[in-house]
Amino acid sequence: MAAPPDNDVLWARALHVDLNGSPALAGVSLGVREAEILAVAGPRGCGKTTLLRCLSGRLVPQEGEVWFNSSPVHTMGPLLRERLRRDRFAWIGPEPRLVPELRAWENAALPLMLRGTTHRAAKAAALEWLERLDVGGTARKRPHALTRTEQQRVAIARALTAQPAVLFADEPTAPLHRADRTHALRTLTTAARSHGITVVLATHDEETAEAADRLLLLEDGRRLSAVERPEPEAEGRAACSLSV
Ligand SMILES: Nc1ncnc2c1ncn2[C@@H]1O[C@H](COP(=O)(O)OP(=O)(O)OP(=O)(O)O)[C@@H](O)[C@H]1O
Repeated sequence: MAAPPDNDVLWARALHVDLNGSPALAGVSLGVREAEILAVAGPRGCGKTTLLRCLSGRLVPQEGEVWFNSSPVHTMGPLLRERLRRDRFAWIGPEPRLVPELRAWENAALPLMLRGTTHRAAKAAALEWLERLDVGGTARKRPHALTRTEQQRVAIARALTAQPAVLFADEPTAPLHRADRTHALRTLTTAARSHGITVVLATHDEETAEAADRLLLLEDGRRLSAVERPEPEAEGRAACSLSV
């Protein structure tokens, strides 16, 4: 069991996953570089969610290896994987999944509080990210009083507040309207670039995939190819360090 290359923050080899007897992943290997935004794209049912679940330690593959830096995720027990997910990873899914009893700012602050950050610092960070995602005005409301778009923005703020090493985003803009999608995606990628957060972004939407540095295509649980994208324009990079 050899450790992955040094410049890959995440690395997977020959992942095989069968779900209820049918292959969801059939031998996928990949490396994700530090601070890279990698889009995993492909048609519905091609295995994008399953791949993200394996890489993030939510699902242990039946065969294959997953490494985070020099740690083998595939051999970790449930407690270690849980701690890794809490301390180093964040997840945004297509559904907001907020805690209904908590206010928006408390939802956004939750990952930091679970890590032991002080109440005051966690609240300050949460309020800052809610503002950046244009939902600062909802901070004291509970999820039932928010629109679905606002809920998803709070979920994105929750992921960014945690300042994870790796952010897994599974169709993160799916519940948003088209105009909202562009803004939320830009905030997410800008924040990732300026904070050195590695992002693995699953999407079946071409426009969303264009926000990434590299594109990995899946079909029927197999990897088709990886495509490097040109460097984002200088204006985009400059905006990253200024605005977030
Ligand atoms: N819980 C499950 N039980 C059985 N089969 C499943 C389960 N979850 C997913 N699958 C199947 O595994 C394959 C891969 O699913 P997966 O959700 O990873 O694909 P996806 O590319 O993320 O799809 P989508 O874009 O629709 O979310 C599909 O054929 C799917 O039907």
